[in-house]
Amino acid sequence: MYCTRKITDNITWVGGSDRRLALFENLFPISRGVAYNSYLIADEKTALVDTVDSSLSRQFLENIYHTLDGRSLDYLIVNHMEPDHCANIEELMFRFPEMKVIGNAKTLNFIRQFYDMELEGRTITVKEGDKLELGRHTLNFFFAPMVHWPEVMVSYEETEKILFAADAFGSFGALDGILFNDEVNFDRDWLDDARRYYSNIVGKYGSQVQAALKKLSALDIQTICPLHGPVWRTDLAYILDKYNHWSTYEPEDKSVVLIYGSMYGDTENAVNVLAAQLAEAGVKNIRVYDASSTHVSVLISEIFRSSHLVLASPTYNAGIYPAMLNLLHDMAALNIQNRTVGLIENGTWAPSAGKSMRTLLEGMKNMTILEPVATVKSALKKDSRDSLSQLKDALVASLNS
Ligand SMILES: Cc1cc2nc3c(=O)[nH]c(=O)nc-3n(C[C@H](O)[C@H](O)[C@H](O)COP(=O)(O)O)c2cc1C
Repeated sequence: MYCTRKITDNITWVGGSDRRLALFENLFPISRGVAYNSYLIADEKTALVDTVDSSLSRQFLENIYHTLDGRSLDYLIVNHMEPDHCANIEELMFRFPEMKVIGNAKTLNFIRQFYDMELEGRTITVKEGDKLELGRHTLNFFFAPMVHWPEVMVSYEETEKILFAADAFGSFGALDGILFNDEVNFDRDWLDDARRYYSNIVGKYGSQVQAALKKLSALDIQTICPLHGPVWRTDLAYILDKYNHWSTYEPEDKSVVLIYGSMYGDTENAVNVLAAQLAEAGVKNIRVYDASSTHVSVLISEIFRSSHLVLASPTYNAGIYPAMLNLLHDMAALNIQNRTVGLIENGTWAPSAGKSMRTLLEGMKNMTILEPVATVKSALKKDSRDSLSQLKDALVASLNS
């Protein structure tokens, strides 16, 4: 049975939610599931904006047939050619033989790479700024390269002032009946998933996101329809402000996130002692994570949020403990910059993890490493506890500056 929601009189959400998938991209845990959004515009012409993942094909087709109410589908707009949004293109081409697929040159090339469909006479290639008239509604196409993939474009409907935003402004999380941001407490219940989605999936491409935001700032946008998560129809300034922070790698919060690796518990102990010292010094916003038991995507998201980090690692075969090394590689890959970092190293015979972590952090842009780097020799003793105390002072001074 169909399960749709109206965006406006003539525009309907025809997507769905998947709560069975454990790992998005076979990588990111999604305990709250994920939604795949697709939007159908029914005007003199009918147009579908993107499709959904193969896991939702049955629901999706029922939604489309119900919404079309006996009409045919004239256009399929492919804003993003990633398989979680385009799994149903071929099916729709079979079912609606008159339907034209609309994309840019790169999109159509990707369709040929992924699928063996006969596209001859079935496509319309659009360029930056092209329009598609549907009757009362008109779509304007703007390219947003690398706002995840190189072919990505967004479509702006000028009559109802709706931006179909592809993967931008998306979030992990199934839509539990809700569709709009004003039907949830986004800040409390969705922001962490939206940040984790952005930081891990689009995070590397901050400058491209900035370019797209600049381009779109000229438009009067009243509603944002992303391909995952809630539709934004109120308080757009809130999510635009988050995107501005994330894409410029500016922290949202003045806070300290402490992340450690530890085998026998002594590096963990040092981090707990430092966290307690910080709390005693009046620092309010402290979070501690074990890099071995916390998914790296959560750590990345927390690093995007927070101004100050403490990274603590045992020395491991003259290098960095693997879970921490993985995090540092991910931080570099996702272009993390502009953070203040305290370091704690541990080692039983030749501690060197601090030096190795410093080298990796210095390869990132605008990272400030606080002094001293605290060295623990196996377990915390008076001298290493004193150096932790000095590191606490440096963190407090930096937080208050
Ligand atoms: C596989 C392995 C490799 C290690 N390599 C080094 C090393 O190269 N240099 C060193 O000083 N300690 C090394 N250690 C010792 C640990 O860094 C040290 O015992 C540390 O105190 C462990 O901290 P933890 O209690 O937080 O696990 C190694 C330990 C293991 C298990």
